[in-house]
Amino acid sequence: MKTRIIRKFSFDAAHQLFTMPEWHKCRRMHGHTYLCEVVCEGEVDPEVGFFLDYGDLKTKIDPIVQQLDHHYLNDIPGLQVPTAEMIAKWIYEKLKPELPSLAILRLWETPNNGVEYAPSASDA
Ligand SMILES: Nc1nc2c(c(=O)[nH]1)N=C([C@H](O)[C@H](O)COP(=O)(O)OP(=O)(O)OP(=O)(O)O)CN2
Ligand SMILES: [Zn+2]
Repeated sequence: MKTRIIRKFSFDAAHQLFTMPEWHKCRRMHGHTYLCEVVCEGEVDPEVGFFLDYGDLKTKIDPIVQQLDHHYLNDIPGLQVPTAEMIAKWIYEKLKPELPSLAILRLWETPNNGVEYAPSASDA
């Protein structure tokens, strides 16, 4: 049986979008409480009842949170253009080597605005 498991985490961070027009509010320094959803896909081991322990997932995610939480995102290598799209890709690429079952990375910048990053094998 194939399933997807999901772990959510959040972090607070500041950013500026210098790629926006001069007049745009997002060029000014501001912050968000980002909500991230990490979705992993795998075949359930019938003996164990799952394919990946939620606890192991948390262990892989925690170092990413440390890098992002209460930081100015523009200063982080690879996040010079810190849109939700670019942050989602950055988190995905940090996690994937540690978490081969990672399938989808969702990032909510506000309760209403979010992105989903889910590259297929052919995109790699
Ligand atoms: N496609 C994208 N569009 C925008 C992004 C982005 O990352 N990807 N980012 C921004 C700014 O970061 C902006 O701060 C987003 O927040 P905000 O302006 O508060 O958004 P809303 O007012 O639409 O939020 P509500 O949830 O409706 O209150 C802009 N665009
Ligand atoms: Zn913003």
